[in-house]
Amino acid sequence: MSTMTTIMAAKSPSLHHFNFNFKPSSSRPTSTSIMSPHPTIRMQTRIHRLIEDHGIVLMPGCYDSLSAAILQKSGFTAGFISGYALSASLLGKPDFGLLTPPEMAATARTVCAAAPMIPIIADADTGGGNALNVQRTVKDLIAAGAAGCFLEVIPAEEHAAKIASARDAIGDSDFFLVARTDARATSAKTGLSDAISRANLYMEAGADASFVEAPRSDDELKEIGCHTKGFRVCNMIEGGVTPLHTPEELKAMGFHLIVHPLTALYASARALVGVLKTLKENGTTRDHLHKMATFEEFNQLVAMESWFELEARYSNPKSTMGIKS
Ligand SMILES: C[C@@](O)(CC(=O)O)C(=O)O
Ligand SMILES: [Mg+2]
Repeated sequence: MSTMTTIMAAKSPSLHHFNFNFKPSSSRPTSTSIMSPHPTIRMQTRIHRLIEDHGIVLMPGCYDSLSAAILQKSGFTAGFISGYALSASLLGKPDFGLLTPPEMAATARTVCAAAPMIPIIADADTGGGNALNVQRTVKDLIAAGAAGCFLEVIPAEEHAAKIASARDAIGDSDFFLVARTDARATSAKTGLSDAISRANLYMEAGADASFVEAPRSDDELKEIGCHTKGFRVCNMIEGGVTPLHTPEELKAMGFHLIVHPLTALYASARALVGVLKTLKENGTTRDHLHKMATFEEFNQLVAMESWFELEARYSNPKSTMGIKS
């Protein structure tokens, strides 16, 4: 099973907080007029430019500033803040919709500051409530420096309205909107065609790319590549139902953005379990050192040298004023 598709059905807050007893004003937009006013000519975002330059973009997941800094240092051109990974690292809990949009926005702020050279897309899950909450979520992520978000909702019309609402909130900001559908998981027979129709509906509503979650085979990947409009995201989860592929293979199947949301999380979890087991059993790490970063390696990861230089610069006030001592 995909890690997430079974969970999603349980975590789709809809418009149920809306008070239907409230008498609609004639000036309030109706559900059909909600869909219209996003501009047809859109801003070329950093993500659009990466796709244009490289054809396909590989985005590993991160979940804090250190993992984001390592991701940037490893040479990737974009990154993704995984809701699953952040729920694990921030809350120590599984991805059951417990993580809130402000927690994601706060992480986005520190992650984007730690990896300032590359665009970072955030997982906005369902957007945090109704279409108006979605606007707040999107604006908070833009203010945090995020380069885009993934948005997913189960009822198709509600999702389309949220996409249109997010598009309006984006305005001319450099922000790439990905609409996700988990419909593939609902039925082996009609799930894929339903997911493809939804993806196309969300593209019409104003998404920059669609993300059909959990295709089960190369044939399904190719079908998505052939029948969905616009840019396409593919999710590569180690241990998930979708076969793992290289960027070249996925590009040939019609994809543009690849997310590896859990790679760093699963690798670091295994590393932590291993070293702490060793320490518990042996009372020392002396036989485990080859599996750990050295002091020097770690200093490089956090750019220690540049901080020493900065410190030295301000500890000698004359040097900041260009005066030779
Ligand atoms: C991408 C994802 O939503 C995981 C998933 O559901 O496949 C994440 O949070 O990383
Ligand atoms: Mg998620």
